[in-house]
Parts: sequence; structure tokens; C-alpha cells
Amino acid sequence: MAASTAPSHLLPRPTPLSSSSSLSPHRFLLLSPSPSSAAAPLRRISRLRLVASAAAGGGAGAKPTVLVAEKLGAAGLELLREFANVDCSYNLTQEELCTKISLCDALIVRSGTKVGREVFESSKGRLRVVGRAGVGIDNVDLAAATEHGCLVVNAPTANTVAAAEHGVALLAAMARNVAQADAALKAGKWQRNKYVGVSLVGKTLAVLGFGKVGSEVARRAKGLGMHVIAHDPYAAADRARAIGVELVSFDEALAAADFISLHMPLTPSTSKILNDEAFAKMKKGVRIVNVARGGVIDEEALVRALDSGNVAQAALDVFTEEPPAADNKLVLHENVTVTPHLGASTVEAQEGVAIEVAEAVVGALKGELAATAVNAPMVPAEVLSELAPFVVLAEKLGKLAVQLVSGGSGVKSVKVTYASARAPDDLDTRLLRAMITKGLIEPISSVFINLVNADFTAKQRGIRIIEERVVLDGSPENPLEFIQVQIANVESKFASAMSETGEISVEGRVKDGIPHLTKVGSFQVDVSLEGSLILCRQVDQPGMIGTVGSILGEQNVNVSFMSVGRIAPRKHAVMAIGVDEQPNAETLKKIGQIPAIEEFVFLKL
Ligand SMILES: NC(=O)C1=CN([C@@H]2O[C@H](COP(=O)(O)OP(=O)(O)OC[C@H]3O[C@@H](n4cnc5c(N)ncnc54)[C@H](O)[C@@H]3O)[C@@H](O)[C@H]2O)C=CC1
Ligand SMILES: O=C(O)C(=O)COP(=O)(O)O
Repeated sequence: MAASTAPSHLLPRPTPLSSSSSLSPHRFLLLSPSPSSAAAPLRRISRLRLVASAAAGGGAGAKPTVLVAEKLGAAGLELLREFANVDCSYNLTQEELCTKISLCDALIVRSGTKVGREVFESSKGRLRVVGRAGVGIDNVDLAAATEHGCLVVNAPTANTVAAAEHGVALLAAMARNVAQADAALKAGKWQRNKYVGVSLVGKTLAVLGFGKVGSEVARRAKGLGMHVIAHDPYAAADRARAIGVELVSFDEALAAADFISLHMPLTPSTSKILNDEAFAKMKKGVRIVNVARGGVIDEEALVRALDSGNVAQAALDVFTEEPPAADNKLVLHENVTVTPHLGASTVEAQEGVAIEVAEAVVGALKGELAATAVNAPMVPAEVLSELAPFVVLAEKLGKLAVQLVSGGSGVKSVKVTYASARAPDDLDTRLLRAMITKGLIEPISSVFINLVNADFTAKQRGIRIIEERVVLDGSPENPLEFIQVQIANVESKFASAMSETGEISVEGRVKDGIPHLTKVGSFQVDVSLEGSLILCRQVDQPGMIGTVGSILGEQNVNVSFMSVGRIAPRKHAVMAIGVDEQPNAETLKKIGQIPAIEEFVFLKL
């Protein structure tokens, strides 16, 4: 099936098995099960599909359209062009971007384009992927992307070394007044005394943010003979130890540093982390390098600290507002060295970033895994392939359960039970939860649910999904024995679907790779979840299967599977009948008129 015609769904990220917690901006990847239509039998499912339909808005067979809004390396463009129509339109105004975006399936930006809520709203659901050709995603409204089911991917590794090298370049250039001396000499001034610098060797460098760039800066600074300490609340001490760096508290870092280098993302908790209070805790004459984000420094406070001499020098690659205003006091300050956000701007890094982001965007449009996803969970490929049939089962159980609710709405509390012989830590249920949510919500709304927006949408609709694990004895070879979906506090249009404890209850298993419905209410059944399903409760008596089968046969409705579950012989039984075609109203009426049939329901899978 062409990627452009594949239906797609996304799946959620690993969280504890407790609730439908909202997605947080962390690495992820999206998936959707292979098409579940008759054209793509479940038996053939070999892997899950990622996010988005490449054809969104483009019609069957149409190539997706990728808008590249900032300059991208040639190798990345080439990769994109093999798969998509590529529109390179640089320097768009917000208005132009919003106009164009409704015709695009993917958007690629660097740090210079603000991808705010209005962009997602203007896309009218067509935009499936935003690719950030770099690390920082502070210019992308992740909450809005998630709400609109749009995957955000970045290129987190290809510019690490470039950013670290730029940090070290600024550190050395600042310490030796390279930029100032260069400008003076070009202006005809030979000022050897004015530009006496300070040495790096033996000085203490505090790296704030010990991630990819921070640790590469630390490694290089060690090579320059500096004593390196780092502050990062989330970094592992052994990783720091391995390169001879001591992790310290924020205040300890500020107090001990001769040089401070910033390498954390801009988030609400790092915004203006270097402010008046922080500058007051630093050694007098400290020197600061920022190749992270302008917003992590309170720029006005830095001007004050520079003017007072508390901070001797700063070297800045990034600014709160980019480009900064012509009269920006930091840019004009004689003790500040500036570059125009060049950290990632090496030939090598830009080629690498372009390839990294193009691969992620194309992969996401094809429905493959996005290892660099930012607003959905990342699930290892081997976990995905193992879970594939269970993911299909999860969606179908959600779909069945919600169709059994009378009135079709009012679902507020859903309990999902996963029965498995595996240790709880060894079963990632995020995908399953997302697909159950998809199954529950899509039949009763017009919202498209994917891995990105499943938890958000459930929460928004007031649906609480409680997950529970039943740990079974036996071989943990299969990830799951069964999944049970129960909807509480609702009535059912098929009373037999109610469990003894009063919830609508459906249970399923995977048999030979095929999802099966194995229990409805308290009745055991066994019907493969393909096509559609008729559930009947009848008096258990001979000839029922034949009677119903011949009514369906009269309308040429093919029965794929039949199973009868009964509580006791000659009492009540529930018959589950899988059908390839949808019976018409007349046929369903005839089934309902069979005297022994007490109730029945037709369910679409
Ligand atoms: N100037 C430029 O052109 C470039 C800038 N960057 C920026 O550099 C920064 C770091 O990038 P990477 O190292 O690739 O990211 P990363 O995600 O590998 O590392 C960031 C680190 O900051 C830490 N962190 C988060 N909150 C913190 C806090 N309150 N205090 C201390 N540490 C905290 C995280 O735990 C993480 O270890 C990002 O802001 C990125 O946008 C990255 C590449 C190029
Ligand atoms: O990767 C990052 O976070 C950067 O800051 C690089 O930004 P750029 O892609 O050069 O606009």
C-alpha cells in the first residue's frame, strides 16, 4: 500500500500504569497499526505504522508536500525530494506561513521560525509533522502541536560538536579579547596593553546543563587544562565522573566558577535562570558564555552585572530576541563578544542536521518510527514489532466497548486490565493505551486520534483511563495474555455485555497473530476481530447458528467466524458472529425477530 494512502495512527509514550497522564515534551515515536481493512489482513501485519498519513489532504497517490521554511543542507533536500514535493520558501512572514501551511503535510524549520498555535490552527489538520533542523524546540508550540495531533521531530545529535566547538571558540576568544582586538586593529589601532587577556589553564569552568553539548564542552575544556564542574539536576553522576567532571549544586557552581558556560534548554524553569540574584552569587570578575538560548539569561541583569564589573566579560551566541535590536546593550557592550546564533553553523553540522531531520520527517510521513520525536513517546522497534497485534486488539476492544454504550457518549471512566506473565516493568503499555483511546473516541467524535494526542484528547473529553496489571504465572514469552476493557457507570444497548460488577466489559487475546474477542460481559466467546460483528443473546437451543447463518446468507453476507458462549446448557448463550459485509437493516430486523433471540447488536470493527 502506498504510504500516501495508508491510514495512520500514533501511539503514546511510556508512563506508569496509572492514568491517562498528559504527554510531556520528551523523545518519542509514533505508530499506527497497519491498515485493519479487509485489504490488509491482520495476518500480514509485520510492524506498526507511525504517525501520519502521507496523503493527508493530498488524495490517494499524491505526494506529500513539505514546506522548508529555513535554509537546509542539500543532502537533506535531496532526501526530501525523493519522497515529497518540496517547497523551499524562506523568510516567510507569520501570515504567509499560516496561509501556506494549509497546503503542507510537513514543515521544516530552524531556530528562526516561530511555529506557534496559529500555525497549527491554520493548517486545518493537514500538517502532520514539524521537523526542527536542530536541537532547541523552544520556537515550536509543543502543546499546540500535540493538541492538533502533529508530531514534532528534531535533529538532536548532528550539531552537538559544532555547538560545543563554538562554545569553546567563544570561551577562548573572550578570554583573549580576540574580537575586540581584531576590530581595533582593523580600525588602525595597535593596542597591545589594552587587550591583555586571562588564562584558561587552571581556572574553574562551571558547565550549566550537562547534556550533549555541555559534556562535549567539558571534555574540551579539560583538554585546555581547566578544572570543570557541572550543574545539571538530571545528569548521571557516573557519566560526569567518566570525563572527570564533578556534579555540584547550582549555587556551588555559581560560587566556584571563573567561567560559566550555559548549555540547558530554554524552558519555563530555565528562563532567566541567570538573573540579578544568580549574578550576586558569582565570583567577582566571572566570565560567561552562552551558546544555549538567550532567554536563559535575564539580559538586563547581565548588563547591570557587566556595568558593575561583577561579570567581567560575556560571550553570547544567542539572544532573547533574534536578531537583537540595533541598540541592544549587550551587543554593543565593549566587554561582550557576540555572534549571530552560529553555534550549529558549520558545513558539517548543517549537512548532518539536514539529513537527520529529513530522514525523521520522511519516516514520519511514511508512518515509520520517529526516533527523534519530541512530543510523543519513543518505543524501541523490537517492542513495537512484538506489540503490533496487541495494538490492533487494543483499538478494536476500545471500539467495541464504546459501541456497546447506549447513547454513544457519556464515557468517563474506563478500566483497562493487561494480563501478562511479564514483570510489570517489562511491558510498555503506552501504545496500547493510545490505541484503546483511539478506539473509544473515534467512533463517537470527529477527532483524529494518534499517538501524539491520545492522552491529551482523553483528558480533554473527561475520560479517565485507569490501567491495571494482572501478573500471571507461566511463560513470559508473549507480552500479553489478554486485554480487558471495561466502561463503568454507563448502560449498555446489549445487556449481556455487562459484567457481574456492572461495567460494560470486553476481553480479547491474540491467537496466531490475530486479535480475537474472547469474552463479552460474563460470556466466553471466540471470534476473530476482522470485518464486523453481530452479538446475539439467545435461549441456548439447537439450530440457532443455522437460522442466523441462513438469514445472513440470503443477503449474501459472508460469515467469517461464529462462536457461542453459554453459562449453562439450554439456558442463555451469547453468539458472536463475524461478518465481512454490513447486513442491511432488513436482515438485522429478521435476526431480531427470531423468537429465541433475546437481544442483539451489530458492531463495526
Ligand atoms: N547556539 C546554537 O546554535 C546551538 C544551541 N543549542 C542549544 O544548546 C542547548 C543544549 O543542547 P543539547 O546539549 O543538545 O541538549 P541536551 O538535551 O542534550 O542537554 C540539555 C541538558 O540541560 C539539562 N537541564 C535541563 N534543565 C536544567 C537546569 N535547570 N539546570 C541545569 N541543567 C538543566 C538537561 O538535563 C540536559 O542534560 C539547547 O538549548 C540547544 O537549543 C544546541 C545546538 C546549537
Ligand atoms: O540546534 C539548536 O538548538 C540551535 O540553536 C541551532 O539553531 P539553528 O538551526 O542554527 O537556527
